[in-house]
Amino acid sequence: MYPFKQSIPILPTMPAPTSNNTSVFSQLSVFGHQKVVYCNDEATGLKAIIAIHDTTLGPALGGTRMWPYKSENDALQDVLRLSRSMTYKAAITGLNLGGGSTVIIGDSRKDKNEALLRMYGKFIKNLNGEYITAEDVGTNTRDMEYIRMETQYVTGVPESIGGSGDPTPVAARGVYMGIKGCLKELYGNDNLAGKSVAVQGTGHVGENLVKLLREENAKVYVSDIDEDRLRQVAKKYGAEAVEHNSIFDLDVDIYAPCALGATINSKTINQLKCAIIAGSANSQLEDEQLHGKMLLEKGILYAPDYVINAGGLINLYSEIAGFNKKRTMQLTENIYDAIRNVLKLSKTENISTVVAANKIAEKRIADIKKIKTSF
Ligand SMILES: NC(=O)c1ccc[n+]([C@@H]2O[C@H](COP(=O)([O-])OP(=O)(O)OC[C@H]3O[C@@H](n4cnc5c(N)ncnc54)[C@H](O)[C@@H]3O)[C@@H](O)[C@H]2O)c1
Repeated sequence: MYPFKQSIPILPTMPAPTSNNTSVFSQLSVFGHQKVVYCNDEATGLKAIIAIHDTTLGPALGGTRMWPYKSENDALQDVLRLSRSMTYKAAITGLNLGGGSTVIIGDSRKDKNEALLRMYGKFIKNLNGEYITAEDVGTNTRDMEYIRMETQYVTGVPESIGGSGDPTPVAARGVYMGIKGCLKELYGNDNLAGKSVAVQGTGHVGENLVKLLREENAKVYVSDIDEDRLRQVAKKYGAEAVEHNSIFDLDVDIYAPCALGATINSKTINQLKCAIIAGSANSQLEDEQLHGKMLLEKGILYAPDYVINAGGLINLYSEIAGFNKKRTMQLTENIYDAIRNVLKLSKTENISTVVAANKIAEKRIADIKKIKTSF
């Protein structure tokens, strides 16, 4: 379930702001973060950092990650990077949300409890709606319920108490639409029949994606380190299971990373034979600038992760905006056009799709800033 299993390593979505030795203020200046709140409570043991990157478009929304960071600076760098990527994801998806995130320093298996989460909820409450939280690595819907006991500024609570419920079918639908957008740009039609897709990771999003792909008669290969799950999904949808290390060597049209981050790096780019990379995983490129450029040069069309996997965020936004399921799915289907716009800009300006996506997101923020200065 999103967020994902503790065992999955956390890897950067965007370049880390800076190195270990610089001051907090200078780290905030690198990507123009607005605010960082250090939450410290001796009684509950809470040590958290809330980062608000940009609220031009709306309140900052982003998950709460609980992780045993090696140092406070590692925690700060992670939260700065995560919050910035939320700004970009919301901006390019057309949502009226800013970007923010929290990291709680600690081991969620040992250190997480009701009192700590409710204390954290009080800190969020004090921000008066400037920041809204949700699940991320190390937190779940039950934790959001505890936070909800102290503040209304939390999303991703269970459907039974008015939340938007499981985001994974929505996330998978977004990825599916993004894949179709890529096909349309590359081949002039978005037909999946007869196309081959290698789906890495048959977890919650991966399985839903396999289902959609198979319904359209794509040839699907699947890999997972969890062999039981792999066999189960392969059998259920008529996909072909492959050994997880061989996924990069397959001669397929599309590689869909739906497991962990940083699977696209200098080594795997040399192995990949696909025409398109389009999947749900966060932080797919080990180095955004370098590997974005390498993919451009190799002629592999890369759907930037934060654009194609925005279905999860759309689901959360729907909870705040009060949209029904139909409207949520309609918004998610817009990922088709969002991806196409990115690919078009990349082609026209001969820039990587990552740089193109960043430009579109930044333009929306700059445009909306203009209207905020009037009246
Ligand atoms: N769930 C959402 O709504 C959502 C939204 C946006 C982005 N994402 C991203 O999509 C990805 C998948 O999310 P999920 O909710 O399906 O997670 P999940 O934990 O349910 O599934 C991940 C799967 O990947 C497998 N895996 C791990 N390492 C692997 C490897 N080396 N090779 C093959 N398989 C491997 C795991 O065994 C697991 O089955 C994550 O990167 C997540 O950040 C999820």
